[in-house]
Amino acid sequence: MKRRLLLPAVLCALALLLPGLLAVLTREHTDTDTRYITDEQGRALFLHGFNTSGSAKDDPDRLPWITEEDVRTEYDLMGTNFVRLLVQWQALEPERGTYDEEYLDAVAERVDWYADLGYHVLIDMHQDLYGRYTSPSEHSGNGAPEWATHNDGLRVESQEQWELVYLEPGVMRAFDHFWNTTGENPGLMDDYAEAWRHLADRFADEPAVLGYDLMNEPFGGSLQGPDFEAGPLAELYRRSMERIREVDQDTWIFVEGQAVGVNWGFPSALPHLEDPREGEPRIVYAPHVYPLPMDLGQAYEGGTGETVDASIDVWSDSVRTTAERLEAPIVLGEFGLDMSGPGAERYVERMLEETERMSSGRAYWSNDHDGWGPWADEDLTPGPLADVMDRPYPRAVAGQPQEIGYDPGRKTLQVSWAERAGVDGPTEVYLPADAVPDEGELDLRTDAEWDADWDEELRILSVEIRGAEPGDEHTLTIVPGSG
Ligand SMILES: CN(C)c1ccc(C(=O)NC[C@H]2N[C@H](CO)[C@@H](O)[C@@H]2O)cc1
Repeated sequence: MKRRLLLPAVLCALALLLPGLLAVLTREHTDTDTRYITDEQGRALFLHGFNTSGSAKDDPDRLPWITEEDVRTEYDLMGTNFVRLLVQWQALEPERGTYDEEYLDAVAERVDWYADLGYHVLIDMHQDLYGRYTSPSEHSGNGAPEWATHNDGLRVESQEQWELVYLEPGVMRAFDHFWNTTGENPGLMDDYAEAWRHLADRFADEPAVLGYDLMNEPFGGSLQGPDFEAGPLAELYRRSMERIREVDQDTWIFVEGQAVGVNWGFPSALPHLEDPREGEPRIVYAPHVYPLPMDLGQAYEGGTGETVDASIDVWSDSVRTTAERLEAPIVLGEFGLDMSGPGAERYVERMLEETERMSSGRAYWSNDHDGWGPWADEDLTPGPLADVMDRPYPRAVAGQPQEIGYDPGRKTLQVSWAERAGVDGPTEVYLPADAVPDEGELDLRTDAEWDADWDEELRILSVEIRGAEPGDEHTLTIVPGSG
């Protein structure tokens, strides 16, 4: 699917955001800035998985296509440990104040399918184009229920490029009412925050639910950039967090900047947010990345590949600057492309390398049968993406990670960490079948005692260190065996 954006809008975005961009490029990012999502044992988690699924947007039940068996197939093929699970406000709260418990039961059932295989689940309150009710005629919107949609009868015409529907008068107006830019519907943001409280109350005691992604790819309507992100968007996040923390003190809260410009690499103006929970904050910065050159139809190859690389470097700097401001770990919520294009596999590998360099989790967009996903057909025959995503990675590190590096040429993974007081459990690494070391050939540089265990079924290597002192460093190097 070739994707082109309205060039004037792009040039306008460039002009508006360039000063901030240049400021970003001069910053240094040190390892001490790196923060991590931790589990109940204090281990640093590395999340690797998919958005599941784009098909949920138009499904009559607003649910993803997968079955319990399909989750097992995904695990067996790629060893993922993370899912960004799409849910919709319109399905959760079809009438104002009336919540569909059967829908939440269906979401909970899917959470269980992932929980049974040790996945971490991020519940994504998904929207694109505000919702499907901004115009009487069908278009590609999903998200907000009809009762929360006010477009004042303005037109919404379908466009050859779906993104341009965001600029249609009826869609712009619906967003302007939601963000209270019009001043005529001041309660919608509170309704949204209340819906989050209801959902969080349902999943507060579900250990597999790691996080809540408060809004997918926010769009400010008439408000753009800092006026939007530091204004009503930050306010929506504050109100949603406040209500979530009334019922759920522990689930991590994932926040995104606006999609326009930030998905391409421009710095987000999201301000620091306070987490009302007792103890350490649990806020995650969850950007998306869709490099502008590729959005404009360029392929990741040759000279345009170098342009995309430069664009990714800028994106990475911008993301780390925003994460430092938020004092938050990073999880890349979306990255992806049409796998039929030239250089597609190499682009995905580039983004996997980048997230490892950033110590960031990642969720590929998406787990669908649309040429972007890992499947060659409806029978789940693996496509080229499946092999790229089946990659060694540390699922959990029992200390402060120092460096994560994977050499695809030698299929060798190196994980180094420092012992940290209060952290229990083993360091766990997922290994594809062709990356498993020979028996007894594990290279672990440490001064402490240690044991290793190999789970053949789940292909998880667990390394338990004993008797180390805080600050002691360990380096695990896993070289594939000859078998
Ligand atoms: C003009 N606006 C507001 C806009 C333009 C383009 C995207 C986009 O491509 N997003 C990338 C992918 N993310 C969604 C799901 O979250 C997918 O449908 C897009 O391909 C988003 C917003």
